Amino acid sequence: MRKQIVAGNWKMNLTVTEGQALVQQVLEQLPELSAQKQVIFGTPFLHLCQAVAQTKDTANVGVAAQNCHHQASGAYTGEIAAGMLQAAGVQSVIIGHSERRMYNHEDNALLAKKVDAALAANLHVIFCCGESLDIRDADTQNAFVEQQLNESIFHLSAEQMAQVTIAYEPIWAIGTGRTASAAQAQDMHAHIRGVLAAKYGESISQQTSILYGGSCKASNAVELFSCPDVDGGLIGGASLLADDFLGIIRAMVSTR
Ligand SMILES: O=C[C@H](O)COP(=O)(O)O
Repeated sequence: MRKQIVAGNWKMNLTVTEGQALVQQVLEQLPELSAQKQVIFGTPFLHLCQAVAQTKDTANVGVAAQNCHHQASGAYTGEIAAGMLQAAGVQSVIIGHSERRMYNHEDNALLAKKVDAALAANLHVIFCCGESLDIRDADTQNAFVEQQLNESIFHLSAEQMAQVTIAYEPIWAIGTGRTASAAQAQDMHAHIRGVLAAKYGESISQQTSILYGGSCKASNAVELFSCPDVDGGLIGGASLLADDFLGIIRAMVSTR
């Protein structure tokens, strides 16, 4: 059975001291996680070493960066390479978040290079995809998401795909309080799984975790995570308070 994952994405929030306290509170009240359930803290770069030190002795809990550069090293002032993350004990990196696509002009071709850089450094990739409201209103979201996957991750080998988690995040649901309905999430996740099956075969398709992101909170997480193709969530705002995040983690533990 594929993994269920609840990954927090703190975005550009919290000081290191605040982040340290949040991780501590979550770990203190963390429910028991079976090997098929995973919790990830996606922190700003500055927090990563602290979060790695705090979580290193807790099974099935890991740390993700929110970005990495597409080159392994070089004269790229202000950037962080995937190898640096790996050497610091970080296990995963979020690539292709819609906020980076929008504010940092990251397109599918650049994201493909970032995915390659992350996998070359033995990082697990949480690859984000998802459509804008215009695309949803035009009912072309399936083709749009399929193109994102095609152009950024479908050059990978089957072996590499085993190191990728997909996060479907409809842009119109991010930070808006307007969650995709469980049916909308399930429809898209089933579509993504179908596309994966066509490209990589049934086994890889069934093994790949597909997370939902966009105004997911404790009150709707059980319904979302009960969908057969929704394998957890990538959580923004509700990952910033221990009680909210723990509520979503409990939802994961209570489903499947
Ligand atoms: O990466 C997380 C997503 O952007 C969701 O953010 P949100 O939970 O604040 O809507």
